[in-house]
Amino acid sequence: MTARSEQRPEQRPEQRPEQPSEQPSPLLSAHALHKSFGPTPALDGASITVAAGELIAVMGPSGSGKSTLLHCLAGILRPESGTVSFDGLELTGCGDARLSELRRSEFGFLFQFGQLVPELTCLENVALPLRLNGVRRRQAEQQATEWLERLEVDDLAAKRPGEVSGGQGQRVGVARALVTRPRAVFADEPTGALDSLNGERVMQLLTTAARDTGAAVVLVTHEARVAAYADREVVVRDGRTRDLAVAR
Ligand SMILES: Nc1ncnc2c1ncn2[C@@H]1O[C@H](COP(=O)(O)OP(=O)(O)OP(=O)(O)O)[C@@H](O)[C@H]1O
Repeated sequence: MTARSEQRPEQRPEQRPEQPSEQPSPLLSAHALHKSFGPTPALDGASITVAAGELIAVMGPSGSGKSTLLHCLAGILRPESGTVSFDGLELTGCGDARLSELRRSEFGFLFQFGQLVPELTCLENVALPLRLNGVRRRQAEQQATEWLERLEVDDLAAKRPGEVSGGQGQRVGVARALVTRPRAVFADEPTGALDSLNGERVMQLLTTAARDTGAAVVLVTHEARVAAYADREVVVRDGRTRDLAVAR
C-alpha cells in the first residue's frame, strides 16, 4: 500500500460525497435555431447540447428537420437566427474559411451511402482527410491502414469503392470519419442503406471507436435499434426539439 493510499483510504460507495447532478458542460450546443428553405420552415427554435464523449441520437418523422439541425451543428448550413457553439467558439459568427478549417480538423462525417471518392482506393479514401490537413502521404497511409484494420476491412485497402459491398464501404466510411481523431462526429442515417446485420456491425464499430477517441457523436436515424446505441435521444418535430432522457 502506498503512503498516499494510507492517508486517503478508499471510500466505500455509501461514503462518497454526493456528485453534482448537473450535466457536464457541452462541447457542442445549438440554441433556438431557425432555418427556412424559401417558404418552408425546417427549424423553428431547435436546441441541443452534446457533451464530449456523448452519443446523441436525433430522431423524428421524415421532413421534421433532423438533417437541417445536423448541418447547422456541423457548420455546413447557417441558421437565420440562433447560435451554435463548439468548445466555446461561436460558429454562427465564423467566416466560411474558419468553418471549413474547423470541419476539416475537428469534425468527422459519415453519411448514408458512405460517399467515398470512387476514383480513389479505400486506403486513399481513408487517408484523404489527413492529406487535406497537411499530413505527408506515407504517414497518412500508415494511419489509414491502422484504421482499416480497426474496422476489420484492411483487406480492402487496394480496392475502389465500386468493388466493395455496402456494409464494407460503410466501414471504410467510419474509418475515414474517425482517422483525424475528430472531437465531434456527425452521422446522417449511417446504416440507412444496410441490412440489419451490417447495420449493427457498423454501429458497434462506430460507437466503440468513437468512445475510444472520446468524440461527441450526433447521429440522425429513423431506426430505434440504431438509436439504442445512444446515451440520449433528441426528438425533432416540426423543426422543434425535445430531449428524452434514456435510462440505460
Ligand atoms: N435544400 C433544401 N431545399 C429546400 N427545402 C429543403 C432543403 N433541405 C430541407 N428542406 C426542407 O426542410 C424540411 C426539413 O428537412 P430535413 O431534411 O431537415 O428533414 P429530415 O427530418 O432530415 O427528413 P428525412 O428524415 O426525410 O431525411 C423539409 O420540409 C424539407 O423538405
